Amino acid sequence: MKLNELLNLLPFYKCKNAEELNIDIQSIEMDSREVKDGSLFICIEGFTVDGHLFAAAAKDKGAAAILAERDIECDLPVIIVNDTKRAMAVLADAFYGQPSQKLHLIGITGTNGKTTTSHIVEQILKNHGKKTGLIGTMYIKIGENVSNVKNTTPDSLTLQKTFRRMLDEGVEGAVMEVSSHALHMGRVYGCDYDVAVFTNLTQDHLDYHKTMDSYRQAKGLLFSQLGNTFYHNKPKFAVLNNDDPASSQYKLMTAAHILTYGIDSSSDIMAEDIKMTASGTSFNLKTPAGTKKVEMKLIGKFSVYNVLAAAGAAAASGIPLDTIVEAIENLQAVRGRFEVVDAGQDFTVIVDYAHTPDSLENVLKTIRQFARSNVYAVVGCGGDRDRAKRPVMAEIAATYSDVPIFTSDNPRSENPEQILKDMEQGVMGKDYLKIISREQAIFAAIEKAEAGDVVLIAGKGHETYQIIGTEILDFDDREVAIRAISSVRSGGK
Ligand SMILES: CC(=O)N[C@H]1[C@@H](OP(=O)(O)OP(=O)(O)OC[C@H]2O[C@@H](n3ccc(=O)[nH]c3=O)[C@H](O)[C@@H]2O)O[C@H](CO)[C@@H](O)[C@@H]1O[C@H](C)C(=O)N[C@@H](C)C(=O)N[C@H](CCC(=O)O)C(=O)O
Ligand SMILES: Nc1ncnc2c1ncn2[C@@H]1O[C@H](COP(=O)(O)OP(=O)(O)OP(=O)(O)O)[C@@H](O)[C@H]1O
Ligand SMILES: N[C@H](CCC[C@H](N)C(=O)O)C(=O)O
Ligand SMILES: [Mg+2]
Repeated sequence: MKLNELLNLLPFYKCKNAEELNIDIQSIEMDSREVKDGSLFICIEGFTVDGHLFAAAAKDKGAAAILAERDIECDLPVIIVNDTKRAMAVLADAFYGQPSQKLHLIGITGTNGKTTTSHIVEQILKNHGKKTGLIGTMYIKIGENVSNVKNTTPDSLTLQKTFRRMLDEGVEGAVMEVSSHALHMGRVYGCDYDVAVFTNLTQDHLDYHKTMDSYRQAKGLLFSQLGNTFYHNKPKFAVLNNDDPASSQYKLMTAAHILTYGIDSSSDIMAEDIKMTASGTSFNLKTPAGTKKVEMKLIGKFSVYNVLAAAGAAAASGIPLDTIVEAIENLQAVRGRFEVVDAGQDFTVIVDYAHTPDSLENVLKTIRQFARSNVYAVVGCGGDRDRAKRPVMAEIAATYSDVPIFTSDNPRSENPEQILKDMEQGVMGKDYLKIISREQAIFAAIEKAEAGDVVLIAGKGHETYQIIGTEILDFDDREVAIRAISSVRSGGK
């Protein structure tokens, strides 16, 4: 694509070192290390370093032009705009041929349940005979091919490139998690969602958003940016959780059609007559297209919400109720979400990604409903993340378990001792154990557990690493739990 064709999309810019911009652009890059001959290199001022410092390196690697926010020393054509992140979203969308307009695109936001709900939507789309794409915390998945990711929602360049790949590989329906960080940093500017889903809003990420109000607003951008016109060639839908107070604001923020779901409040899509056992849940799924009985393996009220959100997204996508229910009844569990580790022991071990107060409370309450005996909770909090949630999570663990064991999650650059001290502020005067090493904490819980007990290992779910300082060490809660169980069996208890 020619540089001047791309720049036509940016009405205001300054240019130096070039009379005419009839230059072939072979790729767009935001990382100098990825630059090739003919790349347009975009300088992004990051949280760690300033991308403007890499313009010279980009030139050495063959860049054809530079897009920057200020004048820089470089004899390549330099285009200067006010906001390179926003310009990158516009240019990437054009460079890859507006792929999001051609996909049926479903975006899911909310504090908890995005990964789970996106996998349920993926399975419904597949059951409807569509080739699917999925973007989220665990991976990018095109059909059955999986690639690793750094972020839940990638930067706009990676995102548009991924949409293009999906289209080229025949994907018809794509579902993605849209994090509040991504909305706030403009990673999804210009994405043409057809359906936007809201799961729930509870405390998390106050390190970044500072207040719950600004966190709520950031999530609202998904709805305010959704088909902001009454005349669009495809109808747009906001699928909102009527039991969550934030939905009333999101209804006001969007011009899209609204489809609500809920358990407690009257909604378009509802679960009625919910019956839960330790091995599954049944309910009547009420939708605008009729009511149908569902029997599924997932348990917990939170799981019913995720299924309702997914059913809403599917209904808004025109998928018949029978196809939706069939997919829900055959759902495969999502890795690290209420995952039962069974190595033949006589107590239950559950690995779950609960890393927020609300998710921890939901999971422990669900376990409590069915536990016949003691509940152990191995819980930690991530470093370089919301500090305010630490005492709250500790208090929840102490309230809803019999034996809370506080340990490290991913300490990252923080001192693990300090993270545990922050947690302890929430449990003054209560009984708990504190074991910094996550491996030792898991071993301790499993060594103590007796027949009929439940051990919850919370916070890291599918993760196969632990970040301590700058080191990324191999660590998998499930694998450590299995080792602990066999050590107990071979007489380690
Ligand atoms: C705080 C934050 O969001 N940081 C994101 C940001 O990194 P950064 O600003 O530190 O980037 P940087 O290292 O300063 O680099 C600035 C620029 O210089 C360029 N560079 C850098 C080095 C070099 O040699 N050459 C070069 O050109 C970089 O490519 C970049 O363009 O831009 C990167 C690329 O897009 C992101 O991967 C990174 O996410 C980090 C890994 C992260 O942890 N983010 C979290 C907070 C996050 O976004 N989480 C949400 C999920 C939250 C949820 O649970 O809901 C998510 O969507 O992932
Ligand atoms: N609807 C829900 N409401 C509350 N808690 C939930 C819900 N769904 C899942 N959870 C809990 O939250 C944990 C994380 O779920 P999931 O990974 O689906 O959320 P997420 O929104 O993708 O999280 P992240 O922001 O880290 O990507 C689960 O392991 C479970 O404990
Ligand atoms: N997307 C979340 C994941 C947290 C997972 C937990 N294990 C941690 O490291 O805090 C975050 O980055 O805040
Ligand atoms: Mg997720």
